[in-house]
Amino acid sequence: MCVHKRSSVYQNGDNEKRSFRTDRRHLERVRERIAGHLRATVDDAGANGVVVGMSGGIDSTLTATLAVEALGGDSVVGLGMPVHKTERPHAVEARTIAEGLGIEFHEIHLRPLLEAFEEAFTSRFESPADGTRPNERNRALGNAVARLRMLCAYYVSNRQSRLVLGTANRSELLLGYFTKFGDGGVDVNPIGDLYKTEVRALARRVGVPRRIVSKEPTAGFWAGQTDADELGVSYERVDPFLARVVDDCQPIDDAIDGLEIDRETASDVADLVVETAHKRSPPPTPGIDGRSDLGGRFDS
Ligand SMILES: NC(=O)c1ccc[n+]([C@@H]2O[C@H](COP(=O)([O-])OP(=O)(O)OC[C@H]3O[C@@H](n4cnc5c(N)ncnc54)[C@H](O)[C@@H]3O)[C@@H](O)[C@H]2O)c1
Ligand SMILES: Nc1ncnc2c1ncn2[C@@H]1O[C@H](COP(=O)(O)O)[C@@H](O)[C@H]1O
Ligand SMILES: O=P(O)(O)OP(=O)(O)O
Repeated sequence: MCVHKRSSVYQNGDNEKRSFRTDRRHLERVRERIAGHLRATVDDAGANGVVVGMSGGIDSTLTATLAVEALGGDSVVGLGMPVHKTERPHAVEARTIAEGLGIEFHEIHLRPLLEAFEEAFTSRFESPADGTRPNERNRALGNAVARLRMLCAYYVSNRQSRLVLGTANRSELLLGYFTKFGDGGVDVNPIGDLYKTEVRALARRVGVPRRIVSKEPTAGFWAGQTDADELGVSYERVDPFLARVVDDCQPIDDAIDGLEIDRETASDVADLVVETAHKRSPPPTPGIDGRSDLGGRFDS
């Protein structure tokens, strides 16, 4: 599981006192680094700008804000893609944010697309078990909605030569808490190196409204769904554990020392990181004649 060593995210040296760095200087460095990386990625691709799905949540609001800082408002297009009536306040929020950022914004209602998809296709896969396991059906439908959003974003990308911005943070990426080829189907993840705890600090720093920073994170697949309920642990509790176990390569028993996470939850989280590795890598090939390297890098 352990990927690499990194300890610069911490303020102090020992486990007990360490916390994520949220001081102004550090956050400004992170902000510049994200902007520089995004500019270089768009330049290298020869793209005209970026397109981003805006839900009214903290991750997409921060991502759109940083994109405007990096590229200018003229180079960013926001898409509001609500599917349920209950999303209305968040859709209004997304539009208000886009207006404040001065970016082009389009709202597309996905309900008709979803209904057509259900009628034409998913109805064939209904089963008697759906009644007893409604969340399984809801998850499949929620993932389908995430993929419809990806479809819309790539249409804009193709038509206007834009890169599709992902909004995933490091906590979500490590936990596999995203839809494969849905909200995970993107060209670049500007805030993908930041744990959710750090996302909150940076969002406050760049002026994301407090009501958005303090919203309960949710994938919105069903009414009342929250990340914390589904994952079984809040980001405040899981982030320091993830940083220790993944970034610092600490064994689980050492990593939980002094944290508010019990051994069982920690072990479940570690399993999730391992089990979702497939979501973070390109689809494997059998490697016939050593051909699993798909190129893209050449010696000059
Ligand atoms: N950021 C968010 O808040 C957000 C957004 C979208 C989804 N989510 C959450 O993410 C989850 C998405 O659901 P999911 O993970 O069941 O669906 P998924 O479609 O993202 O991933 C499951 C699919 O991955 C493939 N797969 C599974 N194991 C594999 C393996 N070992 N090797 C290769 N491929 C494999 C299979 O095709 C499987 O159907 C849900 O819990 C949802 O709530 C969160
Ligand atoms: N209603 C939405 N409109 C536009 N984009 C959306 C919407 N809901 C989700 N998204 C995009 O997907 C990611 C992940 O969503 P979660 O709400 O965290 O599941 C979000 O940041 C948007 O880019
Ligand atoms: O991805 P978002 O913007 O919807 O944020 P959250 O995951 O906190 O709901």
